[in-house]
Amino acid sequence: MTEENDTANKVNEKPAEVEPEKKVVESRYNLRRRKDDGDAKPAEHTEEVEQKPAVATAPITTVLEFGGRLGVFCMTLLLPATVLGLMVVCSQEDASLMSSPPLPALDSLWDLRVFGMVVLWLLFQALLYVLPVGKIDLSYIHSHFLQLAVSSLLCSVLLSVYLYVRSRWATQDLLAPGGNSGSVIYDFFMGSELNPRIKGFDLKYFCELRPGLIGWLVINAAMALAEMQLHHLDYPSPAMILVNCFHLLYVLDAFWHEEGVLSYMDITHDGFGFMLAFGDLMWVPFTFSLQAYYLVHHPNHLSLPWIVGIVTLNVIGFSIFRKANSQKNSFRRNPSDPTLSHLKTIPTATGKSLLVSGLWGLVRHPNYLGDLIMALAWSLPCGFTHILPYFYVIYLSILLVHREARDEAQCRRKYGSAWDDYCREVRYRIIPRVY
Ligand SMILES: NC(=O)C1=CN([C@@H]2O[C@H](COP(=O)(O)OP(=O)(O)OC[C@H]3O[C@@H](n4cnc5c(N)ncnc54)[C@H](OP(=O)(O)O)[C@@H]3O)[C@@H](O)[C@H]2O)C=CC1
Ligand SMILES: CC(C)CCC[C@@H](C)[C@H]1CC=C2C3=C(CC[C@@]21C)[C@@]1(C)CC[C@H](O)C(C)(C)[C@@H]1CC3
Repeated sequence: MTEENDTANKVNEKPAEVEPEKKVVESRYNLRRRKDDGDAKPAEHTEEVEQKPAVATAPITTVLEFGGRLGVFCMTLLLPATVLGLMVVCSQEDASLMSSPPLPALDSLWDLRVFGMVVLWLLFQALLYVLPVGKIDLSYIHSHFLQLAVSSLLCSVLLSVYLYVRSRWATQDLLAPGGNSGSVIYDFFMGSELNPRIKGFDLKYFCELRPGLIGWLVINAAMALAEMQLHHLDYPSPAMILVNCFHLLYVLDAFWHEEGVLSYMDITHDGFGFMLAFGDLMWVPFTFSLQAYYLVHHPNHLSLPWIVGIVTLNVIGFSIFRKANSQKNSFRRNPSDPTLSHLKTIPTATGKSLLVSGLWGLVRHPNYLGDLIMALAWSLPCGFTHILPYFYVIYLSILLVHREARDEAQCRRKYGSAWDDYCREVRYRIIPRVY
């Protein structure tokens, strides 16, 4: 028996409840699981140690390590100082450890917001730790796809009802231009309030980008996994990889240019009602991922020339989409942006101008054109056996033609004769020489 156990046994006068014996003791992880989950089995990783007698109180430490009290006191001060010191030296031009860089001012070391971010980061990690995130099996999504869609539908309906009810108390200045008709069903669908917020939390902006777009990517990944499981593949098929990569690029781009969304019609003009709540929470994740879902049960072999052709088409579509949106956003932010000085513009009575050369001189909605070309590239990997994978192209074509007409009416109201001049100069709406 060791010195510590001896002491412990003296403190705890009760006889030991467990007889010392050779026993397999579970790892720390397994002990924790066992506590949470009565029937958990012992882990494979085990070590054989002699079972010590159970005691009610911890043994008193008599042997001090790490240099004892003085050692740990110095380390408590020196360790943080070492980290900060290394960081300060590293930021200097002369990053020699022998250099003595100027000490940063005390107040430059502290910011309450930054502290808040660190606390949030820790809480977020704690949440991930508590939730069974590591144990989620993505194939669950494929096997519960319809149920997930129904639940999302329910959430979007509940959200729409909440939005409609709260809009009844909203003041006039908070309402969207087209969402106050007095008809319950029309206002419920279109949304009455323009940018409903709970404290500073913008519900529409949040829904437009986050749950739907991220959900779409998660579903796509789940479909790739389901395809591998179903067809006993080591990797997803080339068609599935293409669809996943194209969609990933589109969503990453949306997040990278997040601020651009603020100028889109949905945010600036449309109310937040059933159309967008349903569109964001159900339509986007469950219809935009249809190509990946389709490929799970309908494999399509792609030859190398087809892969090259489809990738090229997506690159062309993405370049047009991105360039057009970036040009317009930069121009609206700063009309005298030097990178756009080569482009021709038409002044309007509002003080704003319209771009009439470059992509915006090719058609009146070059961003829609790029979006449609990409949509085609996303469907082609699924082959030509069914129309279903082309649902997205069809949806987007209808939506963008309708959207173009709505935008045209708004711009004509805003810009009057200047808009007519623009239309005369740029004759085609979306597809050059066709439409
Ligand atoms: N994947 C999907 O399901 C969908 C994708 N989208 C994409 O969302 C993006 C945003 O679309 P949306 O909001 O409809 O439209 P736009 O981003 O094209 O914005 C239209 C506005 O741009 C301004 N504008 C129009 N012409 C010019 C010009 N020549 N020069 C300068 N400004 C001009 C006008 O506003 P102002 O003058 O007031 O600035 C007009 O109201 C698009 O890329 C679209 O493809 C849209 C819907 C669905
Ligand atoms: C349910 C109806 C039939 C229609 C619903 C329409 C909505 C699904 C779309 C309206 C505008 C959208 C946009 C995007 C997603 C689809 C909806 C919500 C968008 C966020 C996709 C990513 C792009 O990069 C974008 C330009 C940011 C898009 C903005 C418009």
